[in-house]
Amino acid sequence: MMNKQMNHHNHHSEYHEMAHHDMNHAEMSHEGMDHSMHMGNLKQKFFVSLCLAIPIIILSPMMGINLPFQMTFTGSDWIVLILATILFFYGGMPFLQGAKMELKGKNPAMMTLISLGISVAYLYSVYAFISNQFLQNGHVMDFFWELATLILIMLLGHWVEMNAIQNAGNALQKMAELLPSTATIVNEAGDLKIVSLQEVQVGQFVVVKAGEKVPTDGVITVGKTSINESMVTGESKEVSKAIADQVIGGSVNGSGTITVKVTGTGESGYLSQVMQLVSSAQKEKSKVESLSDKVAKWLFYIALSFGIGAFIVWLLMTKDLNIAFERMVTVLIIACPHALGLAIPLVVARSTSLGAKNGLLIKNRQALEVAKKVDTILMDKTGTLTEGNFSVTAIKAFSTAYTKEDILSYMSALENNSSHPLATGVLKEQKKTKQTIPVATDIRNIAGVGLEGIVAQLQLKIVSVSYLNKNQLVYDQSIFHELASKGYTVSFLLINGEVAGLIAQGDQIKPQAKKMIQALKSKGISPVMLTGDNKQAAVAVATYLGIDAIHAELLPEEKEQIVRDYQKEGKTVMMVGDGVNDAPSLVRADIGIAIGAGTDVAVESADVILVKSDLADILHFLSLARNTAKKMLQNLWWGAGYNILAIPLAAGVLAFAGVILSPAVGAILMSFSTVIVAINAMLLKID
Ligand SMILES: Nc1ncnc2c1ncn2[C@@H]1O[C@H](COP(=O)(O)OP(=O)(O)OP(=O)(O)O)[C@@H](O)[C@H]1O
Ligand SMILES: [Cu+]
Ligand SMILES: [Mg+2]
Repeated sequence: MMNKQMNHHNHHSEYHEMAHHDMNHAEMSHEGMDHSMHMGNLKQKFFVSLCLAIPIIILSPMMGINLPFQMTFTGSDWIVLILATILFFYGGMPFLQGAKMELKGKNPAMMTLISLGISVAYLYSVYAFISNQFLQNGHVMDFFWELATLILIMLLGHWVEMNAIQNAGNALQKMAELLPSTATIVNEAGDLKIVSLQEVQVGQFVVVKAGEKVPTDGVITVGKTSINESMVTGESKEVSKAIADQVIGGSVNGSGTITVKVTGTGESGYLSQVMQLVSSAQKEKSKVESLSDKVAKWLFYIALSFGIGAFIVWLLMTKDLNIAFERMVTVLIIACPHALGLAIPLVVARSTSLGAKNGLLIKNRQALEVAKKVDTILMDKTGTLTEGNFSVTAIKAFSTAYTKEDILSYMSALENNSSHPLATGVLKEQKKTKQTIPVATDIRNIAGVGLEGIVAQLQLKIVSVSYLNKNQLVYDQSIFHELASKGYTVSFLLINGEVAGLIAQGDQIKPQAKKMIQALKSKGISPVMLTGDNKQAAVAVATYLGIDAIHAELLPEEKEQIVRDYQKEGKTVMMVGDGVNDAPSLVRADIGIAIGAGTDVAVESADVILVKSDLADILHFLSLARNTAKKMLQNLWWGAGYNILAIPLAAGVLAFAGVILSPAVGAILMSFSTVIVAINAMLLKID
């Protein structure tokens, strides 16, 4: 629903209001419903419904059994009818609307099942009321008690689940605080200064490098780029932007470096966090149908066919419309998802909070359900298996026209505009020389290759070795192989199209990496390395870690293609990455996992974020997911499985043997399973 609203209100002044609003309000989309669905304020709905439900529960018997605290008096039937009617329309509305959406999409699921339950309970009870009050044909049992508790428990379940998602979102915000929450401002003289977001003022100019998050709302004054505004507008495609175009704080800059004149500040930073939070919650439903919805759909069809079947058979057998009607209603009431409605939300709530405590931010809870099928883990090298903390090990100049110092200085001029780990290494080296960095213009990021720009009227390009090979550019092979075989990453500098020099950089393998690879292998998950780096450097790292499958010198789209290739082979793929070049494959993979310290683009694209950037947390995630899936399955059995027996019995399948499930026994089964489901969810652990 945020999606829709954001499209309507495209002025940042209105963002502010919404941002505050939505943190407190329960307007979250729920799985099983269209994004544009309003759940309304669930917390408020729950408490108002509680006040309506208590008198109903006291004044009307549960499926005909009188509980000790219950009572009736003349006219109490009328009170129950009035309260129940208000409750049905007020408390039941989110579910009825949800069902409408599901049926429109020809995909009945949880909302439809709940709506069927409450509608049948309500309509039949009204019929019972009329019959008991005005027609003299014996007492007809009503289901007002069931109606009230069903609505209450469903509201509670959805509120709990929504809270779980919001808490995960808060953790996302916290994590975003750990990430650089700064902006680079630039003055008239062209000096760059990094300041915290709060210090940025309207009218100032900020530089946004490729892959960075746009810090504020503003207008582009220099450069052109493509920008992904999906977290703000919900439109998940890149939009090209050039001078005079508006950018929105919180969107993610694509491949160009731009300068932006700030038009909105302060809360736009906060706002972007909220937007991400909401959008990630919304993204949830997109991938696979959740287990609970599948069960709900089945239960819906089964209940409906058994209900109608029972009606027809009993009508033919007894020729008594009343008996046939009562059988049908009993079936539909017994199938009601009292426990099912809590079974999954409680597990999700427990699981996401456990995850957050252990440094796992689960943005898409489908990841928990899919994890047990994972048999292939694709891992990026730089920044994921290695620290991405480069230091320069060699600088070479290939002709006498330029010195090593020139190579370093020219490269720094470009790297000053990049957020790639390799850029940081070059700039560290440049700093030692105490020389000022020349100014570069027209900078463009070439994903998976490097970047280009103009410095002192020279056309400069920093590229990888595969770029040289692809374009048949001549370079000193022996120097390259000597450096690469040591595991170094080598970046070449082209000046006006000629290979002028190179810089080699070394990185350290993360200490936890080797153990994690072993653990994954012992779980039967095959590790594969995907890297944009050169083959030799990749082999060096992979051999040390014990990874047999390597794909090197990949462009971002090739990484994504490899994910698809594995999927085509029938593999379930988990992808772990940190860079801009990993983003497409993170989205494509069955589960995308981003390193928390990685680029914003990667973090946005992932289903799970390792907040502490600790690789061991991949194993924790798998363990949490396995236990969560187990709990979900158990809870589905406790919450819905008993219907396998209860529904046929309620339909009267064993009537010939004198066995008819009385509604009272059905009610006891139902409450019992609700309690079990709740306790079971709380017992979830990571081991
Ligand atoms: N900013 C940059 N500075 C220098 N070289 C770069 C830069 N960006 C890319 N390159 C070159 O392009 C290659 C591929 O870069 P890419 O970002 O796709 O992968 P990577 O970060 O090296 O490795 P991985 O895919 O394992 O993270 C690098 O190895 C490097 O040679
Ligand atoms: Cu129920
Ligand atoms: Mg990387």
